Amino acid sequence: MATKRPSAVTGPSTSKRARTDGDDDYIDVDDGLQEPLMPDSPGSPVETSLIPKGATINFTALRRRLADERDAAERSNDKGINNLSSLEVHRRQQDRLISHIFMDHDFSWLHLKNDHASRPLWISPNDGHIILEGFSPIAEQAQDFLVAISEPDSRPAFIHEYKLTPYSLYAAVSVGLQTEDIIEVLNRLSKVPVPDTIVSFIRERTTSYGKVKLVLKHNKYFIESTHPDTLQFLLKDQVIREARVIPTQVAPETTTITGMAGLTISKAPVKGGLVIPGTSKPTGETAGLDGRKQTDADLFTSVVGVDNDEIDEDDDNVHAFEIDDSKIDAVKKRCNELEYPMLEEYDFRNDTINPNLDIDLKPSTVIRPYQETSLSKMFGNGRARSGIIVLPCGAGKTLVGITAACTIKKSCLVLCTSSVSVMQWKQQFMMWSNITEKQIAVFTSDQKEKFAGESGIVVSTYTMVANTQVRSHESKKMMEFLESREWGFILLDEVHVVPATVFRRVVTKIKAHSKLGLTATLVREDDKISDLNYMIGPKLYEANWMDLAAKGHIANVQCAEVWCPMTPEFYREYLREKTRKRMLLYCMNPKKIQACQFLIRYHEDRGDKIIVFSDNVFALEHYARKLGKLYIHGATSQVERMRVLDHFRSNPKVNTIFLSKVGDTSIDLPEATCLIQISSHFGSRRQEAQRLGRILRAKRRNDEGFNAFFYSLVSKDTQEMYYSTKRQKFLIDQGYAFKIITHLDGLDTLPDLVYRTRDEQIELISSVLLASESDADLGSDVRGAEGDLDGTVTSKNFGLPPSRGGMPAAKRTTGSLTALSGAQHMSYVEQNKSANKKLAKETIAANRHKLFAKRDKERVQAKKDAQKAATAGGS
Ligand SMILES: Nc1ncnc2c1ncn2[C@@H]1O[C@H](COP(=O)(O)OP(=O)(O)OP(=O)(O)O)[C@@H](O)[C@H]1O
Repeated sequence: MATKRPSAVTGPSTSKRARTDGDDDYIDVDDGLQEPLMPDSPGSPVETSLIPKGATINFTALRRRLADERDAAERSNDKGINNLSSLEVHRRQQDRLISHIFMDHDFSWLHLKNDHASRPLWISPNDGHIILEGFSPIAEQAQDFLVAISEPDSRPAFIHEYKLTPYSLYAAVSVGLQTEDIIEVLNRLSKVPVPDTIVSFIRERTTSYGKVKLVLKHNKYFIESTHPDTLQFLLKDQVIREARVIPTQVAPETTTITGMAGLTISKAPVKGGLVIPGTSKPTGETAGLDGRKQTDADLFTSVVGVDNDEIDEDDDNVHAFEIDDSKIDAVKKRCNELEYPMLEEYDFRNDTINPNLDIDLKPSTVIRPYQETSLSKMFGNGRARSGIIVLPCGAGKTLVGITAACTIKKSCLVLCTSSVSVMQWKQQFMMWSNITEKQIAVFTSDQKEKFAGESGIVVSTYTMVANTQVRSHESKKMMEFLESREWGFILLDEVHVVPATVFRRVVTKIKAHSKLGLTATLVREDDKISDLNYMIGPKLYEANWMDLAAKGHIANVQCAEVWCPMTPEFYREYLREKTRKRMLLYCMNPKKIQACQFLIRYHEDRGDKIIVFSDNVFALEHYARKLGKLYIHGATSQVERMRVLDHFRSNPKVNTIFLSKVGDTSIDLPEATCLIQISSHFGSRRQEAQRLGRILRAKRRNDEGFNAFFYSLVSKDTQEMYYSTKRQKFLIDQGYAFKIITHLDGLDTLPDLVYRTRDEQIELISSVLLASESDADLGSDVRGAEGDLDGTVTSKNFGLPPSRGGMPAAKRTTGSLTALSGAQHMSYVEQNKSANKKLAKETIAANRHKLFAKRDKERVQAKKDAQKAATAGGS
């Protein structure tokens, strides 16, 4: 994408941030991000090899071969060295020097093909790393192929990086690609012959893949294969053998294989001819090339996204055995470990047991080419494959899910992360499809509905379904309703943020024939992303952010990190304070507030609509009040939220709103064109991408020369800089370039600049220091009703009706006795003894501003008074 800097807001001293790698050093929950390790932590893990254990690459042999080749080359050089000119001798010495530097990474033995210039990729024999020339005329087709067989690692403008992994090859096989086709196409695209190590890696990983399927029939799970020997192999494993259910009666349509009790045979289901709603051609024809001209068709049609009916076709008979529902998860995991990952496919067109659902897309609904491509990967062989579709934020994952439900036409359960999303999903189903109100039900803590008739849709949250605590009578009834039936389809929204344990519970409780996970950021800050492979299925499709931006489906965004120097007073306190307060200090840095004010003014003047994000609620309220803007956080009532959002959408006076992390997802504001981030959740790559997603859907994205803007304000020389770099990694890998802005031209001359004087800044620091530890907490976005002061700002600044009859709600905070006396403008303060002790100790610190010295003195005195009073009271 174009990376021009917004001219008026950048100063002369800008530079581009170098990328840092190997930074997945976070643990568990949500997106795996909890307590961060600090940059200098000895526990930070190092990125491990891309080829996992058991891969067939023989490094020792490879090294030996490289060393032999180098020795031979040196011997031949030495022989003729006397006859060479001194220039040539010098050049050869240089070569040796270089090969010494590259050591095992000298790949000169992989000879370039004669026409290498017209072939766009190179593949590393060491680790399956693929490098693609993004500027090649056939790069787009090559990308389609690479996305199908490998993991996109980094896709900036010119050079893309992918990596071949066992999971990516599993995904390739599951969308119908065959081993030899993968090797052949790689060879045709590669500048050098595909190294033997890679060929054998692909062969070894794909021969066992795609042979075993998990199917749900008559509410029972079966492991199915057209290869009886594979099933026999699996049954030798203890975990699988113990999970097997031996039927007392054999079903009439099946026969038992001699010598293998419980192994049954049936006819393979019929394939082909499926039309996805919103498209006109059968799936096999629509698949693959994203609606573009197939310039090198013969190269790709045989492999990319086209159903390969020959797969598993060596035997028309399907052999199967039943497994216990409760052991399904263990069996799936075991099959993965045995290198026989199970594909989950649902032959919905031949399912006569489960009633059909009368649902279709409205005639006015047209799906976009990439939405169609992603769906063709799911329905490529006429059945529904379970797996994950990855589309950028704002690219329309909801419609992809709805179209999948309209294709399967069976009862569907949708699970989302919050009740706001539940309502949005319901509304979107009604908007895009012909489903009636009666056919779609909602299951949240407030609403427990069932659909009318035999089939329908239920939208709920992960927590409602996976809850293990005592349930209300109504909830129990609802769960019985969900658990007692067979679902055709389960849609899993924001699939990457849900902990594995929750999935496990959902998968065990709910019986579904097919699963589709939707996400924009298939990244977690721990290593649990691979859990999704066996719990849901492989990644079926991943779109390229830059491609969609270039085609106008999402907005072009200019990203910048603004470095705000800390004032000396803030920095001194920052160095003295403990972690949580440190965060508050770098969020509340007056220079950052000024930068925020300047950027809001600048972009409002340009006609932009601005969202300011802050994870920290204390900072959010403070900024919004100081700058006179509306805000929403966890404690804001639903009515107030809707009112603020409506004003942002339609009131020309309301061009900026402040949002806490409640706005990271699920808020659809296509009016927003600029985003400013003042505080965020440590190094979460997911949050960064999801926030960017709020402006990717900008309505004005197709206006000529339009750009959306994304600013991260970072306090200089603090931990925030480290987190910021980590956060950007995902977006950088998608091709976004972050500019560093170290100076905002015109900031100093802003007429009503806040915190201009030192005294104002010192007053601010004292209120920050008096804030409680919980105020400093980034995660505490749900404050009690007493913390909700939204009405104050609303009514004061915009003449809107106040949320609570015009009366600002009371606020309760922890502070000092000085504050209680009224000096800090607080009406009610709780006193805490341990806090006093800490404050008293601080008085020892030298070199403090006289304002602090006075305050410290007062505190010591107050403490003494309090002790005296307590002693007097006691006696
Ligand atoms: N085929 C389409 N035609 C017209 N509008 C579409 C289409 N697909 C998606 N949209 C619109 O694009 C916007 C974004 O869609 P949606 O909310 O589903 O995105 P998303 O991928 O779920 O984003 P996020 O991950 O940020 O929640 C919505 O306003 C939606 O109406």
